[in-house]
Amino acid sequence: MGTVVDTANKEANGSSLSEKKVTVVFVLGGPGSGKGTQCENIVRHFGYTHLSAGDLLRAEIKSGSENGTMIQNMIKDGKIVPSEVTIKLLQRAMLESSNDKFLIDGFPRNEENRAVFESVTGIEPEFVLFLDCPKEEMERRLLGRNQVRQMFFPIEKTILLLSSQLHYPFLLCYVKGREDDNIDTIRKRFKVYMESSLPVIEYYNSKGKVRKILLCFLLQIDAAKTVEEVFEAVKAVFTKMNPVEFNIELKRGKKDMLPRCCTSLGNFFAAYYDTTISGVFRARPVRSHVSYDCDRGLI
Ligand SMILES: Nc1ncnc2c1ncn2[C@@H]1O[C@H](COP(=O)(O)OP(=O)(O)OP(=O)(O)O)[C@@H](O)[C@H]1O
Ligand SMILES: O=c1ccn([C@@H]2O[C@H](COP(=O)(O)O)[C@@H](O)[C@H]2O)c(=O)[nH]1
Repeated sequence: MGTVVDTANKEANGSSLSEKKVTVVFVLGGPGSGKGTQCENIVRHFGYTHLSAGDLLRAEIKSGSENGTMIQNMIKDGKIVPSEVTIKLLQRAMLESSNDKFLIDGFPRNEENRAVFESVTGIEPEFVLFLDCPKEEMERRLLGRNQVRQMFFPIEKTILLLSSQLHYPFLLCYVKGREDDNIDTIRKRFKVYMESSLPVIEYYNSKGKVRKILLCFLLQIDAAKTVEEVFEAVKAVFTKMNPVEFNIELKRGKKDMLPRCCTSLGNFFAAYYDTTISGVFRARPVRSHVSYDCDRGLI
């Protein structure tokens, strides 16, 4: 007998995800690190479809589904919704889309999410985009997110005024924005992120799949990067996504030779290398038209 997720895999249009070859990039980072904001930019520039696991869960609540109340309670408490529920929603969204490139934002949230997703769908991410942001900055952003809604959306602003001037506090429920953007739930979300989500990033890091973007300038106070500055770094990751990656064996076995070797190969290689494999270094071509003949340890 098939599981719930197996069924979801088949039901959207009679086909399954294993038949539809898809490229998946996981976009991970703490609550409020700017995942959704950067995903919008990636969609515009690189033609991906953005699937926010949180948005799919919120839509499921609104749809009146039988799982709605359970999901709502989990979100209110900052807890992780059971894997089969979230994976089913993600699978359905991928099958219903005509696109084959997906940014999965805010998932996997824990090791179980990751393992079940990989085994059920047979999909491994191309890479993981990790937005690394200090906690204080994330907290500021999350607390600011609802205020921005209230200040700039005219209908919400009017309701806010009415609620205070006419003493109709119940109207406030229309302008609250995300229910989990309050300090109590934010703290719970941070705890879950540290304890359950960071290990997923560490797992993919051990497989060389993490592309980390630092969201603050180092050694500077109040130095959060703007959306545009962050996107410059994100763009570089996506632009370099496709080049062939290959190993260059340094015959003399000295890692400090690599930048010079790269230069001697015509500046075709970024000075990026992976010293985890002794004596073997990985280099990425900077230009897409570079010939790959030198992929055989010629140095
Ligand atoms: N680089 C930035 N500088 C300042 N504010 C930002 C930046 N990036 C995003 N924001 C703002 O921070 C808030 C959170 O951003 P966003 O919703 O993209 O984060 P998220 O990681 O998707 O959040 P969540 O984990 O809650 O889904 C938003 O109000 C957004 O406008
Ligand atoms: O894979 C997921 C994604 C989200 N959740 C729950 O939703 C909220 C909000 O998520 P955002 O990514 O911030 O939109 C999160 O705190 C979890 O409660 C989930 O369970 N699984």
